Amino acid sequence: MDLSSSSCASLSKTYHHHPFSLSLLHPNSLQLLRSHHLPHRRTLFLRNSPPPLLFSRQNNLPLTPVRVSNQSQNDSFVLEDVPHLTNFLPDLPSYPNPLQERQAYSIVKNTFVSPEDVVAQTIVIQKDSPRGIHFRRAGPREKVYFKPEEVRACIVTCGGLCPGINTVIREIVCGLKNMYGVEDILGIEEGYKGFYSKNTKRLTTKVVNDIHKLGGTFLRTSRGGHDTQKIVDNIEDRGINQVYIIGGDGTQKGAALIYEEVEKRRLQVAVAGIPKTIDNDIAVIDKSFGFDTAVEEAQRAINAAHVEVNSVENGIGIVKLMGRYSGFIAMYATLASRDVDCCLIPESPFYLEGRGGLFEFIEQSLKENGHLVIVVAEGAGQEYIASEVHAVNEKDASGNKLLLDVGPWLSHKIKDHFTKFSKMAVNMKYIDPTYMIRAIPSNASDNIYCTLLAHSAVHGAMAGYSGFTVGPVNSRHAYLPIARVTERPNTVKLTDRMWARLLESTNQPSFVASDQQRVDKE
Ligand SMILES: Nc1ncnc2c1ncn2[C@@H]1O[C@H](COP(=O)(O)OP(=O)(O)O)[C@@H](O)[C@H]1O
Ligand SMILES: O=P(O)(O)OC[C@H]1O[C@](O)(COP(=O)(O)O)[C@@H](O)[C@@H]1O
Ligand SMILES: [Mg+2]
Repeated sequence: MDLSSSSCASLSKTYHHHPFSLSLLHPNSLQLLRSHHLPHRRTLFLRNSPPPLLFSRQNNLPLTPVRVSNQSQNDSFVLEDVPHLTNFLPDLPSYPNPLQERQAYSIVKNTFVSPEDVVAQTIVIQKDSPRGIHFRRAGPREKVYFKPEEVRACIVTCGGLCPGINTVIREIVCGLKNMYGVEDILGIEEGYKGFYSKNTKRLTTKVVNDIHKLGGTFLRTSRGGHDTQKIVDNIEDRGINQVYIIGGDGTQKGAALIYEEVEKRRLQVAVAGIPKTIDNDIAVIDKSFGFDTAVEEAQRAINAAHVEVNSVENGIGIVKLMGRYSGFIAMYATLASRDVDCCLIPESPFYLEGRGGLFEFIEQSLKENGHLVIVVAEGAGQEYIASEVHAVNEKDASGNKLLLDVGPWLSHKIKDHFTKFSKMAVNMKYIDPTYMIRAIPSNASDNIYCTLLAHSAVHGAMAGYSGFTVGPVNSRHAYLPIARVTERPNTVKLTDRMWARLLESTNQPSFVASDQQRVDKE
């Protein structure tokens, strides 16, 4: 490890203006370590007070934790921090948070979140395990870095639809107005490209009052069209100083680029991401908003399939649900329904013919029960289909691969098999509720979840954080480095108990040879 006192001094200066860092980073207690494995990353290792704090960060950019070998395991503590405007605008003045004057908050015991509050990423630990990764707890701070009357905020929604987007929009507007007295709020229409190709829409509490009862996005959305320079030019030209960006992994990557440019230009602009995706494929956070609503709506399609196949001879119901790379909707809808006999997801490759294959399972189920219901996620079996059809590699405007349609392919294969190779005449009922499960308003619990997300984003932006995203980690809302939620998608882990619960409830084949299972486990 390479120790450098000059870098140490400059780092302690950089952190001096940071409210959280002030209380923890004392220049005398710092040792700057350079990791052998990540030479470009700087790691701060503190020894001032027990328990010592391990803290890694690459300037203001999101970071990867680095483990220090000379540290006793159970002392190590990693904070994956988010950038703050004072990192590059050290003289930025702060003001008392106006929230303390609000009547609604006057009886709250702790109006403000302590700057030292953190949320642990792993809560199930053993006595001797390391303390592990933590994130900054979301919530209102004692000091804000914006005067409410000087805030000009904007909201943009990008990517596919998801139940609850309108609730998030509504609650950002109402949160800014009611908690902080901010009135100047603009809606950017039709996603990122709206920054430079559309007029803005004035958002007031009155305008957004009823939008949470509607599906879709009040601001409309789009894929593609992310041009960082044009977007930040527009932010500057319009005098916007808070940007709320609602969208999935692609959108959050775009938000990180916007923040980088804001920092490069040294603009006092808070960039806050609110993660959105129906697929629940965003890493770190407990789950994405709208997911529960979608799973609930999927029950209606599964129920219809079950009613249909239960009423005929050898009925096979197939329900196709969303889930590009992650089978969460299919898995949870299956587990919730109990009427599903087989669930196919992208993470678990399946095969049709031979021992342990889908055809064998279908035949057995028809003989035993007279009907069956299959739920298939849209991303399931893509390689299988591609090996059989001449597929052109197409992408959408955002660069997402366009999927081959597994639903009709599977229906056709099953029908064909039973017509040609079995004496059973099957009765196929295919249901594709794809857009129906995401084009609806959010349910009650998603509405509350959306409110917390929106308020966390507002508190974070007012407190001067920028280039962060929000979300619940082990049920507590936290500020997360954007790269942490975009570096890899969240997928169903076949080795987790939840998938085992599903296999047990459907009794379907696992499509994995037992020696492979053993290797995966090891
Ligand atoms: N790697 C990226 N860098 C910058 N912008 C991106 C990136 N990926 C996607 N975007 C932009 O984010 C927006 C939404 O992305 P998309 O993948 O369609 O949906 P989602 O955000 O839900 O994943 C689009 O405007 C797209 O141009
Ligand atoms: O047809 P569209 O609108 O492009 O959306 C389809 C895709 O959107 C998704 O719901 C995911 O969307 P996001 O990338 O916006 O999260 C996928 O499940 C689906 O493949
Ligand atoms: Mg996406």
